[in-house]
Amino acid sequence: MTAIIQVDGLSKSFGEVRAVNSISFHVEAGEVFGLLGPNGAGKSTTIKMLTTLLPPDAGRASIGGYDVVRHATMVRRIIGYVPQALSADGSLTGYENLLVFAKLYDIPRREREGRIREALKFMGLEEAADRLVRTYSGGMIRRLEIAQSMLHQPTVLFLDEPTIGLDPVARAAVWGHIMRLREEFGMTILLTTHYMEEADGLCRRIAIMHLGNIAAIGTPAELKASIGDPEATLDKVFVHYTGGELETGGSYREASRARRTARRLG
Ligand SMILES: Nc1ncnc2c1ncn2[C@@H]1O[C@H](COP(=O)(O)OP(=O)(O)OP(=O)(O)O)[C@@H](O)[C@H]1O
Repeated sequence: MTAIIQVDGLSKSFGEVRAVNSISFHVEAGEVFGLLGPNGAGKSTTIKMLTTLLPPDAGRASIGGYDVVRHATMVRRIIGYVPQALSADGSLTGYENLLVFAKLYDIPRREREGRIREALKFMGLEEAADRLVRTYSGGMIRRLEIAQSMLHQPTVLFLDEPTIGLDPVARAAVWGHIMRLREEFGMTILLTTHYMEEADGLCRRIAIMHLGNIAAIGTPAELKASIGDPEATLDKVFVHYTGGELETGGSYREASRARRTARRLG
C-alpha cells in the first residue's frame, strides 16, 4: 500500500491556542480513515490544512505527492471537500447546485450535464434533481453535497462530520454512498465523526485526537487491544484516550447545528 496522504509534524496555533500540535500520520490509498476527537481537539483545523484552506505554522503535508503549501493548486484538483457548514443553496434545485460546482471546477461545458447526471444517480438523487433544495431532507442535502464534491472525480475525499444531525436511517444511507465511492472509484476517504459505532464499522484505521495531539492511531481492533480489552466498544477506547469527553447524539451542539442547517435552507 502507498501513502496518499502524508503528514509530518503539522502544527497550527490561533493566538495562545495550539489547535494542532505537531501531528504525524499517513493514509493509504483506498483507505477510509477516521479522525475522531472531542470538540476542539483539532480535527477541523487538520482538515483545513490538508485541503489547503489554512496554512500550517510548521511541518508538512502532501496529498498524492503534492505539498499542500507549495503545490496547493494541484492538491485542490485531486481532492474533494465537504465542510461541516452547509454548502448547498436552498433556493436552487439539486441540478442547479451541481451546475454551479461544475462551473467552479472548470468542467468542460460538453461534459457538465453527463457528470451531473452521473453524480445525481450515484448519490440516489435522480428523482429529486429538479426540486428546490430547501424541500430536501437533511440526508438528501448531505448526499447532494457529496455529489458536488465528486464532480471533478477527486482521488481523495475529505468529509467533516458528514452525518452530524441526521437520523439513523439517513446516516446509514449517507454511509452506504460513501462506502460505494471507495469501492467503485477506489477513492481514499478521510472523515471526522462523533458516531463511534459508525467509525468502528466503517473506518479501516482511526486516529483519536485530543488537545491538538494524536492520542492513538490504528485499526479499531488495534485500538481496543491497546487499552487491554479486545472486546471493548470504540466508545470505551475514546473515553480512555480523551478522558471521558464522549459527545453523544442529540446533544445541544448537534441540535443547534441541525437548526442552523434548517435556517439556512429557509
Ligand atoms: N479560526 C479560529 N480562530 C481561533 N481559534 C480557532 C479557530 N479555529 C479553531 N480554533 C480553536 O482551535 C481548537 C481546535 O478547533 P477545531 O475546530 O480544529 O476542533 P475540532 O476537533 O474540529 O472540533 P469540533 O468537533 O468542534 O469541530 C479549538 O480550541 C478552537 O476553538
